[in-house]
Amino acid sequence: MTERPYVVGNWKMNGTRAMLSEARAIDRSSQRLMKVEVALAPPFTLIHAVHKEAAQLAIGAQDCHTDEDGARTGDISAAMVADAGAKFVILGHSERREGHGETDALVRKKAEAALAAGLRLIICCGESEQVRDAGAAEDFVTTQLRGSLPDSIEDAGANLSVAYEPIWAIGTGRTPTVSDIGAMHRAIRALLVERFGEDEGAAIRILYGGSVNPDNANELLAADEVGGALVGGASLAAESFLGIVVAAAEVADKA
Ligand SMILES: O=C[C@H](O)COP(=O)(O)O
Repeated sequence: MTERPYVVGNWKMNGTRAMLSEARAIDRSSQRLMKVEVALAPPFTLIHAVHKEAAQLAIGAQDCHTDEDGARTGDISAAMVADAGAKFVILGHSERREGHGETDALVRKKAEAALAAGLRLIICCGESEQVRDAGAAEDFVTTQLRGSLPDSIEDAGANLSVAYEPIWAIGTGRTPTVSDIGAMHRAIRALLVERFGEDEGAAIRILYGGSVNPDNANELLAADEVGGALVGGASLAAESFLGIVVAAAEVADKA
């Protein structure tokens, strides 16, 4: 891990105002760990409150609509989450691809809308267990990512991160081997360099996500081409999330 690691908490559909104390605790402690860029994606309902109460933390959304505004009952636009204080958006998470039928083309349109609203992107990709067992994981993930990325992104190194999240590792306590993570991240890096050029492609951080916790973070974050973590369950409590942030700082120190 050569660049400043990026550790992002994804609260998914968890969190009421009672959890603001966790966000404040993450904010306070992460200020002491400047080597790591720490960010949090609470549910839409908490974006503004977390933005106000955890002032140093980058706040993001977990999705956005392709349109800027209009008759879209229940949807939320990129401009709206930006107005609430979000600086980035997670797009193409497998839970949205599976649960809401999101295609690569839709993820790409959302990404274009988010960039137009001034948001940075975290674009997710990852294979199912069946795909991995069939030996087709790298092909699947690179095809999925190729279809989900906008053609061009201004300052892609700063405005884009990719999160590799094998679906079978999300919330299961199972993780790929360090060698498998490295192989997948190298394949993703090659795609990013091909799409965005040598310099920008090399600067884009590729996060690993799937059952990262304070005990395995040191090992997983040290895998080849891993630039940080997208953390679900372990981000819900400040103590465990900060354990991962500390591990990221240690790995960066050794790099
Ligand atoms: O967005 C986060 C990932 O889906 C990982 O979730 P997890 O850390 O609970 O496995």
